[in-house]
Amino acid sequence: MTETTEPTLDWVPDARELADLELLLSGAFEPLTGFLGSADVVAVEETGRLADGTRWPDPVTLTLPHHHPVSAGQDLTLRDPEGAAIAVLSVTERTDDGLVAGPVKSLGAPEHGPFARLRRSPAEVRAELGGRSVLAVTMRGPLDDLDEITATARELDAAVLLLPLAFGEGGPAVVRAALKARDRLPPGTQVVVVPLAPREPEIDLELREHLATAYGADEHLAGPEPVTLPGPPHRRGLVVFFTGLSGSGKSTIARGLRDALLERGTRTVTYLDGDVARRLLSAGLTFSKQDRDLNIRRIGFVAAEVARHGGLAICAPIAPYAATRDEVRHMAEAVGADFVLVHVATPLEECERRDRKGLYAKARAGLIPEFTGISDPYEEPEDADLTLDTTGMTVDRAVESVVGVLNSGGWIR
Ligand SMILES: Nc1ncnc2c1ncn2[C@@H]1O[C@H](COP(=O)(O)OS(=O)(=O)O)[C@@H](OP(=O)(O)O)[C@H]1O
Ligand SMILES: Nc1ncnc2c1ncn2[C@@H]1O[C@H](COP(=O)(O)OP(=O)(O)O)[C@@H](O)[C@H]1O
Repeated sequence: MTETTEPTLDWVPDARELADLELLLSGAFEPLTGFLGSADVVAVEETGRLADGTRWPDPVTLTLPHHHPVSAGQDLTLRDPEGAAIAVLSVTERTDDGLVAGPVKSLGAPEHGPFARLRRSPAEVRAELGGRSVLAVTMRGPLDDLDEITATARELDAAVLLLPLAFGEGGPAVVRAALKARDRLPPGTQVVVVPLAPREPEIDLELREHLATAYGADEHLAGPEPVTLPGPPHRRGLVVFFTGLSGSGKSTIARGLRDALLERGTRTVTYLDGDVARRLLSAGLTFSKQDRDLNIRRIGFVAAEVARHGGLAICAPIAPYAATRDEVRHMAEAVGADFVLVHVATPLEECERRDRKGLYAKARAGLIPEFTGISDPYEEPEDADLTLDTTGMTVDRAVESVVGVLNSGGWIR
């Protein structure tokens, strides 16, 4: 057995890039064979055509952070978030702004996820339809006019091919809508799932036309845009995120909020205590910027999972960096939940005067390095939904203010 000693270069693209990768690999994005380089990106943006003049509406790109070591001439293994190797990208260009371009080759990873069995390549579908004329219907939500589809199919003597464009949280619902519609359309109607992430409307429509053609369609109908009605706030997931200096009052108010919510009994509540997070989730992490960021991302990940299922998660870490707090906001929003930021803005002097755990005295004496507010930064939020200076304020009053924000936002009743 031979073993390779060369380190493999790999990368986990984000959800949109992975969806594009799947379409590149299946041939649905033909004539593209890989992620676009700078010449093609400029040409597409300026003319709606690739550098060689072929019509193509959208810059399909992959971006890597600057610190990633891959360079032109090397192979990059692209993995899904669970670590499965999906494809190899032969890098032909790496630009200053992070684009990594080149052709991709499938590593034959088995498809998984909901409705994986309904994802088929254009070549397979074309072969199966064997030269029949095809009416393709792309859809991002329920179809409102099945009679029109049936009539058009009859007129063209065409087989109907439903292409649900499934991406993100709402993806499975679009596929279910397609399967439901299939039962009411002419016999032989097929459903093939296509993971096309949404774009601006005009680009989205042009890409749908490309996809329909790749799947062998003679005619294409674009289904109506879905009307998304998010549930009322009191049914949506919510992350209430406290941030502030050590001793500012985050845990005290967070616990008070948890108890107030449990007394009302109208929402399920998970309190992710900062100390518990440090002891379990983030055991072994230090207070370096890197470790603090990782700690916050882990807390954010758990909170977003709670919120994904409609729960209310309360977190109360220092979270000194604005960009990392913003990441947590996006994690919550990505699962259809809301995010409320409470800045417990008790000034350093008051926190230090309280010095509940004697840590400030130790930090001043130089015994604790990188102590927030003393020898480490705290970036004041500019996007807080509530700012509370607890100096001279009772705990009950502080908790009431947070409850007030949740009430007026409709998150609790
Ligand atoms: N160097 C340094 N800086 C700040 N805080 C320190 C440090 N070392 C230990 N502690 C104690 O750890 C608690 C903060 O942990 P967090 O997980 O909330 O911090 S962070 O969000 O990851 O920055 C914080 O607890 P709270 O007082 O509850 O905020 C401190 O007691
Ligand atoms: N209005 C208030 N809200 C929260 N804490 C307060 C308030 N007034 C005084 N305190 C006291 O301040 C301290 C805050 O500690 P803690 O909640 O552990 O802060 P943090 O979690 O931000 O480190 C507690 O001893 C608490 O009793």
